[in-house]
Amino acid sequence: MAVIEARDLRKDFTIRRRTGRFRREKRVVPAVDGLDLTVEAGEMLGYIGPNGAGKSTTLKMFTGVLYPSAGYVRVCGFEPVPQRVAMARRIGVVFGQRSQLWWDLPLGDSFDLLRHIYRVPAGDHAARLARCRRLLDLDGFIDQPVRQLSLGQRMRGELTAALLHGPSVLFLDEPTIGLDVVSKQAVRGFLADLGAAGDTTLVLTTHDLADIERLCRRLVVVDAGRIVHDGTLDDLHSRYGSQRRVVVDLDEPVEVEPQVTGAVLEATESGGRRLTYALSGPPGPLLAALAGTGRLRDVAFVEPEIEDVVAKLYTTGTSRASGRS
Ligand SMILES: Nc1ncnc2c1ncn2[C@@H]1O[C@H](COP(=O)(O)OP(=O)(O)OP(=O)(O)O)[C@@H](O)[C@H]1O
Repeated sequence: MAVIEARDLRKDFTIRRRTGRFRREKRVVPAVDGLDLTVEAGEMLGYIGPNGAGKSTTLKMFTGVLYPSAGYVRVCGFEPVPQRVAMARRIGVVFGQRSQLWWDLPLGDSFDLLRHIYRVPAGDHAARLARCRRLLDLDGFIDQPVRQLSLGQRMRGELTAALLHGPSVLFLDEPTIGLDVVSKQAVRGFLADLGAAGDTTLVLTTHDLADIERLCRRLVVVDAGRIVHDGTLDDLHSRYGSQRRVVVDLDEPVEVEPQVTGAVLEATESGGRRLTYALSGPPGPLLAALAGTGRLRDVAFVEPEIEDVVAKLYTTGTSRASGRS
């Protein structure tokens, strides 16, 4: 079942700029430029793209914060802005820059208030809170006022607050930005488990490539308000030609390096004792040829770096639309 459906969704921002004493220039920025997207229940979707690509604007339209300029959008069957109140029971939102916690109250009091606001049955609330306390390690700071919490502690509180009413979709805008390594791992591990359980759809924007690798089974890449890729991370690797490499150590150099179909010798180091091949097919034939030399000491596979793939995508695979005037 589709939990998010967008068809030809658009959001234009009009920017007015003073160009002279009495002159103003009007420019229309198509922040989201005809988005077609369907997200099925239980998906873990990474919505990524360079700065200004339109990610936050899209999430704001999905969560009822912004009215679209045109197009069709439904989230859990609701039209986000007009049906925002009803939709709020079905979605959870974690936007780094906007908190849903009460700044001066202890964290635990915010959770109580949210239970009343969403009218969550006491038993459900207690069970969900107990789970979050355990998995997000909240006990050390649950009695502290929110304003005294570190960013990592607050983010763990925000995640809990977003989940206490049992939403079917969780929207996260940069959930790990600014967090230290330990908090990042805690948040990622928690979201990975939540997604794997299968009853919450996750939609997240992130610039953190480790988030993408850990959390996004499907990647939608946007640029200048348009989708430029929709698929798995593996699809992205094959589309952008990123290849696995095999690094081979030999006891002694061979007279002629083995050459097989599907493997290209890229580098020879250490006087011929270390060979690096780029693979475009299965490694079996290459390994068999190397084993046949009788000098094979060690083999290591080097996976393509996601940094390289995403950098390539952002710089070459996109058509940057300029603002319409
Ligand atoms: N309130 C606004 N008024 C005018 N222009 C805006 C407004 N909000 C966003 N924009 C413009 O819309 C475009 C998309 O912005 P958006 O914040 O959605 O991008 P993003 O992909 O989330 O970027 P980032 O990765 O930097 O957060 C940008 O050109 C931005 O300047």
